[in-house]
Amino acid sequence: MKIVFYGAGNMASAIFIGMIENRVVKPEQIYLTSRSQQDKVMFFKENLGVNVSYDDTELLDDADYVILASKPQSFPDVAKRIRPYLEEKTKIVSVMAGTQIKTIRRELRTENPIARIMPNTNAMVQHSVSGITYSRNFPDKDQLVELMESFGTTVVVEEDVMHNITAATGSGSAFLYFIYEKYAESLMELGFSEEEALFLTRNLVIGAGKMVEDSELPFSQLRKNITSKKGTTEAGLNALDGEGIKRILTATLNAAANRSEELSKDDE
Ligand SMILES: NC(=O)C1=CN([C@@H]2O[C@H](COP(=O)(O)OP(=O)(O)OC[C@H]3O[C@@H](n4cnc5c(N)ncnc54)[C@H](O)[C@@H]3O)[C@@H](O)[C@H]2O)C=CC1
Ligand SMILES: O=C(O)[C@@H]1CCC=N1
Repeated sequence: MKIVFYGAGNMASAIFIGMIENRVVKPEQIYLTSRSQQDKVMFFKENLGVNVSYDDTELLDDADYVILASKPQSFPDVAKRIRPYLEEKTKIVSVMAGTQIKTIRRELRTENPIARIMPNTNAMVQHSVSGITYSRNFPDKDQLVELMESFGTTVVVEEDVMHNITAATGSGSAFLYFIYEKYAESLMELGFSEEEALFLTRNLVIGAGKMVEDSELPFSQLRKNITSKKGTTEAGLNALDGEGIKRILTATLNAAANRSEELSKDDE
């Protein structure tokens, strides 16, 4: 199998590192190309043993999958590189937020099978939750799912649901990291030093993550197990609820999903 990544940034590297760590593909089956960050790309070549090339003829020769992993705004340039050399057998897989299958088809001027996937950078530790949507003519869906399950779990959705998946899990980890950042800052306001605040937050998050992983209990029960009647947790939770935590999160997710829709309209 030959898998070619156009773009070797944060998302692409999380995917190919996840795939290689899980031994679902060998490093020599992976080809990288980029526009910027050439040092980083050479680092991957030297440390992982993947191939690097800037020659589109070589890259696209007999490729099984081309992964579109640039920013949506760079896609017209990427398409220009790919278009002349794309072979009929090559399946196209896009990770770009908001770029629709019909746009990819139009820019590449191809009838080749296309899938869109929306992973997240937790792929690097094999814990991405990835949405997938396919063009009607996509063959071997199981093979793509198997590749993707090497770096996490998958959900197959209709294309219009990808906006919400992008918000929920594509961007989702960033929302959680932001909450952890603010938690640490608030600990500093309580009087902890920066180092202490980061240490406490980091270990709190790791512990809570492991509880979520290991326990069969729903989030609500995990919360209730900590909350004593008229105790400290109840006091804190009442304040959190009073500040409108649910409203804040709903606004966050709506803003991200709306931006995905906007991106999909930019290219119409
Ligand atoms: N970072 C994330 O958590 C996620 C990102 N995505 C999507 O993944 C895509 C990439 O995002 P990041 O990896 O964060 O961006 P990045 O900026 O880290 O990487 C972009 C890559 O595209 C390459 N590139 C740009 N123009 C090119 C060209 N003409 N030919 C070849 N390569 C070219 C750059 O050299 C770079 O390696 C975006 O479309 C984004 O919507 C999707 C899910 C999550
Ligand atoms: O911020 C973005 O647009 C990309 C898509 C999901 C995560 N990062």
